[in-house]
Amino acid sequence: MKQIILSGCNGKMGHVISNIVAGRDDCTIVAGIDINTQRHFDYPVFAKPSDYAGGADVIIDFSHPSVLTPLLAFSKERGIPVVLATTGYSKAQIEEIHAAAKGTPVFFTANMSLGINLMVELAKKAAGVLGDSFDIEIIEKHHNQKIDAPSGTALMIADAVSGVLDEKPQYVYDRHSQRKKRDKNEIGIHAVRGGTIVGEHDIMFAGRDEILTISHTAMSKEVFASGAVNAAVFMCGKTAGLYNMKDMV
Ligand SMILES: NC(=O)C1=CN([C@@H]2O[C@H](COP(=O)(O)OP(=O)(O)OC[C@H]3O[C@@H](n4cnc5c(N)ncnc54)[C@H](O)[C@@H]3O)[C@@H](O)[C@H]2O)C=CC1
Ligand SMILES: O=C(O)C1=N[C@H](C(=O)O)C[C@H](O)C1
Repeated sequence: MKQIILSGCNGKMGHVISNIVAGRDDCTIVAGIDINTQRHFDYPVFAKPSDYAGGADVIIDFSHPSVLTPLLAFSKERGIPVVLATTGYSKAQIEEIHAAAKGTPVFFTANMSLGINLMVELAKKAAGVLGDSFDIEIIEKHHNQKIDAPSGTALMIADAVSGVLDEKPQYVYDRHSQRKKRDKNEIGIHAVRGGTIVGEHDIMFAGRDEILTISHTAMSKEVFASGAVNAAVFMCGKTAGLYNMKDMV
């Protein structure tokens, strides 16, 4: 039975994960971490990682970028692998994650669904074929409670596509702030927020008289939660390094 520490346990994803783990027989949550220390499940909740003195096999984090530094320090000090699912990290924080992974096992992805990870591969393939002559735009839609924009997934898709283009593209987020025609060497990234939309991502390749769109729709938060729990079980006992969905599937 793998023992999990759940960071962000009192958030939306924290609750979905707690319910999923309760129904599994290969893992259990031994502690939660959240600035809101209310107890909703049968594990204790601590305000910060260092307040928990017990052991565990793995940490899952769906919280806030401000938790990153203490969480990575806790993971390294206690020798516990960490699954980072939080989004909205700064460039410096992404570098911090890469540096930390040299000393502790870190699983990091902006999207825990299998479909999105296949979408990234399909988008890379499409960009390799169409990237020189088609315009690339990414549109993401999420619920009205989401803090960060654009989504971590939109940025992950953009970064993957950039890697296969001959020229490094410029990301354009605020098209309304400029009065000029679109440059060839751009990826437009657009965020929509409303209601309870779980998560939708489209990448559009617009050419002369034809458009190819690759779309993914998440229908429930369980998709991400199951992926994160599977990643956590996968990470138990791993050596230091940076892992992602490709390593797991
Ligand atoms: N990688 C993936 O597949 C997915 C990633 N996410 C990301 O996970 C994160 C959480 O999402 P939700 O659960 O929807 O958000 P939420 O706002 O419902 O939950 C966040 C939780 O973190 C806690 N928290 C905030 N600051 C904290 C701090 N300094 N110390 C300790 N706890 C703190 C809050 O009290 C809250 O309970 C977001 O960054 C979101 O984008 C969400 C879904 C899927
Ligand atoms: O905040 C969310 O809900 C989600 N966030 C992730 C992101 O920013 O990409 C993944 C998913 O789409 C849900």
